[in-house]
Amino acid sequence: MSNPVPPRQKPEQPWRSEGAPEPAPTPPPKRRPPGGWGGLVLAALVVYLLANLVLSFFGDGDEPTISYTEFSKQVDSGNVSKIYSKGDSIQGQLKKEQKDPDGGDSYTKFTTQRPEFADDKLWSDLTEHDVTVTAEPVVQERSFLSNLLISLAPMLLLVVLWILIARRMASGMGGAGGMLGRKQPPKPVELEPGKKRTTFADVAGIDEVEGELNDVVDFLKNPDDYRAMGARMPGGVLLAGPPGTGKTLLARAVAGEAGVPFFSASASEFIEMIVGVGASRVRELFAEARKVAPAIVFIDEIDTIGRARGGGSGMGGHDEREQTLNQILTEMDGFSGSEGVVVIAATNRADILDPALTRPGRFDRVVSVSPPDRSGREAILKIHTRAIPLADGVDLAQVARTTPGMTGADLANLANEAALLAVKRKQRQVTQSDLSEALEKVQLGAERPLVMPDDERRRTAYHESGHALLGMLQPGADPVRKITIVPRGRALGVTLSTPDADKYAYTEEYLRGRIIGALGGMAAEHVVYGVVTTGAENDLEQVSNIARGMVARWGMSERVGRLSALPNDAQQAYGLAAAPGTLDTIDGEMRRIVDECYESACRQLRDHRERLDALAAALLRNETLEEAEAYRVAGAPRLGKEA
Ligand SMILES: Nc1ncnc2c1ncn2[C@@H]1O[C@H](COP(=O)(O)OP(=O)(O)OP(=O)(O)O)[C@@H](O)[C@H]1O
Ligand SMILES: [Zn+2]
Repeated sequence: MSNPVPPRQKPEQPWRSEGAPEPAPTPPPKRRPPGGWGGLVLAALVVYLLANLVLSFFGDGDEPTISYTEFSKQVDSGNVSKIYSKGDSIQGQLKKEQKDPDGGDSYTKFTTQRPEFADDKLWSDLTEHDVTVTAEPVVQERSFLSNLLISLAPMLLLVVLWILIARRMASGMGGAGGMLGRKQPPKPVELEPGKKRTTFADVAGIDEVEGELNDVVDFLKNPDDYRAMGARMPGGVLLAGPPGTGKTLLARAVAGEAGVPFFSASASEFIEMIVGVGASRVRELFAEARKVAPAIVFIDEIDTIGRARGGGSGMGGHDEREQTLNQILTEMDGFSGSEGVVVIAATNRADILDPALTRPGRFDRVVSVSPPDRSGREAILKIHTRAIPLADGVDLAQVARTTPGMTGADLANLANEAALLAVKRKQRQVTQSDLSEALEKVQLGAERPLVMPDDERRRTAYHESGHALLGMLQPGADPVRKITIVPRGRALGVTLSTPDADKYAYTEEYLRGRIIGALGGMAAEHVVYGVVTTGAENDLEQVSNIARGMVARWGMSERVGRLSALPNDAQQAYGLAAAPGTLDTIDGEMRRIVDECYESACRQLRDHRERLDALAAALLRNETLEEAEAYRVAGAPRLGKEA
């Protein structure tokens, strides 16, 4: 019946490939530890050193360090029950809990350090107050053997390193992969004839993104056509979006659609290894891909090596990251695309990426992948229940309605949990109540809240409806194309308006309309809730820019007059600034315009409150409204060019 999937496992190979032809049969590998004996010894050493490090940290738990003065006081007041000393450092336990003098939590366990010059009568104080004393000598005696080992360790390490380096040189650039991992080249996994490859049919809810990747598929299918035209593919595609939105799935589907091999690696795996390996791993990976091109190379978590320089500390050290990254960029610069290897990378953190990555010829196409909206969720649920027998009356649309904010991975997990529940209950089919119970379980077990609180969704719906409705009502404004309360990046919602045709000059009426539309989110919150939240920062930035332009550059204010009141860049370079009086006037005029617009925005929303309510309700229901639907719900005529 159902086919529950086991939990995701981390594969051991440094990268995986699928669908590539099997290479000529190689003799069965000799049994030896991965990476050879050198690697084994090295690994043992590393483990030993790490263990020591961990142990040395472990000792001093989290009891607060108190001053020796405080300690003496506690002894004198008879509040110390026992101590343990090693040389002059003392750990102890209090009878009664004490307030931390530094304002931390109260404590009963503590550590302190007795100054070497202390000439108090600690011993007699302790015995007088009945403190149990345990002590240990400072210098631990070690056996001869362990002393020897410890003093030899650095030497050993050097020898092992030397051997490894020598081997690496001997086997040429390709052979560097095997320090800790495998030594033989990656073995592409032959596609089992019975196993269906991932295609776009396995992906749902992100149709726009699929559309963007169609030409990549086309290129991979017919590289010769492109070559004949001398056309170049974009260097690489970067999929940016929150975890679990299907980035990996999508990359795999592109390979499946095109029928080409798929190589995947996680950038963090490149640099988790010992220094110096990342770059050669990359080289090998691309070499393999080129052998079977056209192919796709997928690099997950590219941000772990591609974060902007100087931003935070990554794994594996700075140089290692940079070298690995540079290698990837070199490989990408290296193909003219005609070699037929397309690189798809994924990240959850497009905001911290090194700009070098998105330069032309590299990941010059950034496609953002968002969590699905209601209908997308329903489609995803359909996909993930394909193999699950559903009882009559199971309503996936209803499940989709109750799961706003959940990603494809969350939904796949939900379907799987429901199937597991049904198996446990010895049912033959999954019922609606299995699904709701699974939902509860999935939400409780989640580290992050999967679902935005209702009141926040409602507020967002009103905010976006405010933008949209005012956008529809201003004569000459750009038509509203799409409204959504599916969070994207840092925005809780988005209202998109674009002109019917390119515009080169703007009227004052149009600009005021833009300001009114941008203030619409705030105004709606004001009208509906009486208070305004912080969600309007970007809106206000936009408003200020337009208002400043109107007043100071485009001569739309009587008081400032028809002159360009702010110095342009060239004038600024000569140290020219606006006169202080002028700045005040500009400021005053900007305020006047924005205040007028805000009043107008609130007035219009009050006048059309029922339209605002209708839009917000539709958004809460559907999460996304396309142009036609939005105008219909708002009952607003589509102004501007006849649609
Ligand atoms: N849009 C979708 N349609 C169908 N299934 C999806 C979708 N998104 C995610 N899934 C399911 O969730 C699983 C995990 O998604 P995937 O690993 O592709 O997400 P990701 O965006 O790459 O996440 P991460 O950033 O954590 O790597 C997929 O294998 C698939 O089963
Ligand atoms: Zn807004």
